[in-house]
Amino acid sequence: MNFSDRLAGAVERTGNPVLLGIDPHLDLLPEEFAVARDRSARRVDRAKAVARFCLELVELAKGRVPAVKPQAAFFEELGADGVAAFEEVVDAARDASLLVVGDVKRGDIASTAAAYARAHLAENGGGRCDAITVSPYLGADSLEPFIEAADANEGGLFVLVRTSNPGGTAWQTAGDVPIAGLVADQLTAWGAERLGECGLSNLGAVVGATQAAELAQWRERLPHAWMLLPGYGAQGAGAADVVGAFRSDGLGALVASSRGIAFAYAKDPAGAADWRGAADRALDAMIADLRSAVPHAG
Ligand SMILES: O=C(O)c1cc(=O)[nH]c(=O)n1[C@@H]1O[C@H](COP(=O)(O)O)[C@@H](O)[C@H]1O
Repeated sequence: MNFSDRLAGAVERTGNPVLLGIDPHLDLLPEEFAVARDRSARRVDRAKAVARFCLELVELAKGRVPAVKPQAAFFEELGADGVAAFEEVVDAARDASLLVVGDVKRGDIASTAAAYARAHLAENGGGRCDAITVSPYLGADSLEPFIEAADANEGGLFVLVRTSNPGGTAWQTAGDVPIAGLVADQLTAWGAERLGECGLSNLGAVVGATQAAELAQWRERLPHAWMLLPGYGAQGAGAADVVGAFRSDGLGALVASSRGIAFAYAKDPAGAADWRGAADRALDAMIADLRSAVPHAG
């Protein structure tokens, strides 16, 4: 089944568009995982603690949200043991029937991109995800191997179009023919040939939830794309900011939050003693917040 229809099914089943980010920032991990940030500890023990924390987030997400987004960098900083932990978390999430968007932000010349694509999208790749994030900076030919791998494996891509960080504006929207628009139009052309039954394609776009004023325009310019919207919570965006990205049937966008859920304990008065409870309450609050602000499927 087309990745876009698998995602639509997951959003309809759970009745919300939350993409839970799994970003195990070592410095923010609750005390019971402190070994993970102890640079004198064995890397394998640090990575095991990271995996334990992330598996708890998978449990938290299971059956409640359509998808999770593990961020590879926080695993890779622990070397081979960290990469093994990433794979363990991806497999656990897929076993829990969560769709997995591997936040790996790959992008390279085509011959190299093909190997990155096999690693993350092909059957028996090391760290196989349902979809991954990719950077389009090297041009259309650098994305083609990822598209081929996604098509061949019922997978998807989320291509960076308009990022959430403040510095993105200067490069992505500059000039007479801004790069963000070029990438969006290319995605629309490719996506038109890859529509699922939901009318969306397996080629999605990353657009920051922090770009609230632009979201309705991107929705129009990317009619077939699932939009992955990071920036909710820790980067300051709220439910009202993301309304423009949704179709009227509640499909078409996923709202991502990482630190705002996983590390809610730091801001919750009861959190010091109970980080899981704090994350659980933050996730409930995000789901309720979005259900009241945006049209919802399911
Ligand atoms: O591709 C992404 O997920 C991404 C794109 C973007 O424009 N901005 C952005 O913040 N992200 C990722 O989304 C996550 C945001 O994390 P929080 O700010 O903690 O919710 C991080 O993993 C970022 O790498």
